[in-house]
Amino acid sequence: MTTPVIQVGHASVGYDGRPVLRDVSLTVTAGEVVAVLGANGSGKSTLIRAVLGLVPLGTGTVTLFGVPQRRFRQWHRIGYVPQRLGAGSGVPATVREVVASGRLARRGVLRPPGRADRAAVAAALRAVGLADRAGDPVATLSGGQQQRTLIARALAGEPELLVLDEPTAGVDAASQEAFAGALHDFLGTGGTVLLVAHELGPLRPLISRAVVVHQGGVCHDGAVPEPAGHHAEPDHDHVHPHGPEEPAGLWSS
Ligand SMILES: Nc1ncnc2c1ncn2[C@@H]1O[C@H](COP(=O)(O)OP(=O)(O)OP(=O)(O)O)[C@@H](O)[C@H]1O
Repeated sequence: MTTPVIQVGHASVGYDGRPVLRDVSLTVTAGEVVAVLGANGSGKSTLIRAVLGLVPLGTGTVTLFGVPQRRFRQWHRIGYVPQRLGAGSGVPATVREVVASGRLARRGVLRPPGRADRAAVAAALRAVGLADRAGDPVATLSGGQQQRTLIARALAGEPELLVLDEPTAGVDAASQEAFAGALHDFLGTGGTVLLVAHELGPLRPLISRAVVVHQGGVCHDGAVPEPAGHHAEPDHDHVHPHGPEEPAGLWSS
């Protein structure tokens, strides 16, 4: 059996003594694309931040590539795209510079970028469809293009695991399609993905499993559930009953 890429065991996390995650367990194996779904404030970001060691665990364990998180040192194997900062970050850097910063963990700060670094940056820019904007200041890009820049930065590090917090939230359709294409290519290289999402959109066919967080606990781990909004679609034939186990506002804000 292959070693899981991520293993979370009975994790609890709180902020200032207030519990946010309770007894959460999750395993992600190589090649999977696991979507973390749930209502606003349910603890989705906290879960992925706990996986990455950005918030401390109260109780429980996290293992990355078979190594307990506190002993894990190979962070270059993981690419992380945090939730969007929003417009006006004021960074004057060009798209290429931001993407190239994703190589730092690979090459070390003191060594100048070599051919492999430049090739990885160019490939990442192509993957997200921004090769023609490489020389433009990031601030001149749309929100969706800025988000793609951050995804390209993560891809440039040639990670084995990508962790993305709401990569498509508020992103235009073209950027969502570009991202889905980049993700598809990444999976072709044997990559593994853990992402938080509200709307799956074009990502939906790529998702192998959904984990639904509800009030700090995992209430579903399996097939991707139908979005609540689906019931309102004109072609939706409303024949199935709503079970009591269906968490309210699963996909709604
Ligand atoms: N740094 C923090 N300090 C204190 N409380 C926090 C912090 N980060 C998040 N919280 C709280 O923890 C709870 C879970 O937040 P989290 O961001 O994990 O939820 P989420 O499911 O990702 O929500 P969203 O969909 O809105 O991003 C919320 O009540 C939030 O206010």
